[in-house]
Amino acid sequence: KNNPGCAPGPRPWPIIGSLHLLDKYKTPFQVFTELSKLYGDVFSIDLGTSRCVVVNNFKLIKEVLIAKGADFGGRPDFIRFHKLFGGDRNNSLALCDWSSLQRTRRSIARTYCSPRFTSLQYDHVNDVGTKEIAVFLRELRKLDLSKPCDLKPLVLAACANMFTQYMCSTSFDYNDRDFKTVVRTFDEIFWEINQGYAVDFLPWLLPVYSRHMKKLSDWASGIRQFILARIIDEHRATLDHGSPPRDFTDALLLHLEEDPNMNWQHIIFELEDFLGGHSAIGNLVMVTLAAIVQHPEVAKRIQAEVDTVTGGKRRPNLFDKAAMPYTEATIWETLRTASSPIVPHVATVDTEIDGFLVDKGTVVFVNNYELNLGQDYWNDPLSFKPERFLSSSGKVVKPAHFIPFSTGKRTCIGQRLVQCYTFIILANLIQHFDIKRAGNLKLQPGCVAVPPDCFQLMLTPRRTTD
Ligand code: HEM
Repeated sequence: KNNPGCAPGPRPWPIIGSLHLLDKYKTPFQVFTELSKLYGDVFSIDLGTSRCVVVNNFKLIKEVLIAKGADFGGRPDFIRFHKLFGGDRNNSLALCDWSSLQRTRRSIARTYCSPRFTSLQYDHVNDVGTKEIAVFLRELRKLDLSKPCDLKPLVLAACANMFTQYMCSTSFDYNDRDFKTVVRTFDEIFWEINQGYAVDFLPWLLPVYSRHMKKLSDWASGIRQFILARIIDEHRATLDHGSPPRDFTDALLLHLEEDPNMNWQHIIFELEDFLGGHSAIGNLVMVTLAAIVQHPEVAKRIQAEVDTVTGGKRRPNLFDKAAMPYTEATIWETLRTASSPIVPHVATVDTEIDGFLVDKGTVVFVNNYELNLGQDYWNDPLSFKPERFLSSSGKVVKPAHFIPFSTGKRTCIGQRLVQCYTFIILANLIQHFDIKRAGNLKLQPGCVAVPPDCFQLMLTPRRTTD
């Protein structure tokens, strides 16, 4: 029964609350939109043992994320999140509660993970990306392209190398066994984090999930061993305390010595977390390709754009992005239609949304699916149309309600890297190949992840100068 003053919502069943309602559509966010028509733009819903509130329109979403961001800085206490981060989700940047430690971790990351357009870091991102693209294209040429190919492992390896080179000044051979395993494990984790499980809301189901939980802990420790042995050890041995940091890894190690609040675990987890970001980009590239093969006219327009900008004589790089608005718009349109969920927030104090009481500990779901695909926000929202992000003068424009990386104090730290590396990979792939589908494209709505073993694609080389 709802407390007076709390937002209305469906009457919960014993034990499971309203969990059974979430199965009605392919994504829980579609269910949230349906329920908001019955109960209003902010409604309460009990999911298992968790008291939750769902916020469904842009005005109220801004109230939660910006105006009252300080009241909603926590994250849900799912057991899976603890297992993935050495037994404590507060080791994770995305899944921890807000704290002064989190403020420090975000600020160390900012210089490296949010490079500004005119900065040296931005040049460096470009340099790393374009060098790795050369390796990636060489690897692609080794494949038998007369048959459908598994592009995902190569895309992920390229993304992983862009990240390790940029953040740790090192990269790996695509056939290095340990590297391949770690890239695959990161991808398994990315898929895992994008799935919802009953045990998140019904923790007493834990014994049923014991093997699954062990798998998560094992994944995490495998990754940690690789990062320690193949990246951090060397950095520690060659760290020059008198010089500016060479990269993000150095910056973290130097910070460890200066800041009594940071310990060794924090450093390793922060590096691990950011390196893991490459999986998000690799998956976004795959989802973008899935959209493009279903809309061949989009690939044609990207090819026309890249051919004009490069004159067909060189590979595109980040400094071509401003002259390739359609390619950039295609990435935004993919982010809109894929509609990756915003990580749930949690109220850290007793507070209110739109005048309704929200108790401390309440999980808050931000219904960004509605912002991305709702009739009230877009014309013809279900169609894939990159040009919706282009102004009449051909510049990229994004409406204020479009927040694929969220907004406010917990906004995505990796969003600039996402825009840079997704652009480089996509522009180069489409420049060099005609890409067609080769069978069923397994895609999950409301999700920017594709399964670790996903669809294959047909790649036909175009006539280019290299
Ligand atoms: C497809 C690409 C990506 C998308 C759509 C995406 C989206 C998001 C969203 C929606 C959030 C939640 C913000 C909130 O709770 O209000 C988030 C958080 C975060 N993202 Fe991303 N992200 C992507 C890639 C990346 C990458 C590549 C990195 C790292 C380099 C990264 C690092 C983070 C971190 C550290 C947080 C947690 C911030 C915090 O809780 O304080 N993300 N992201």
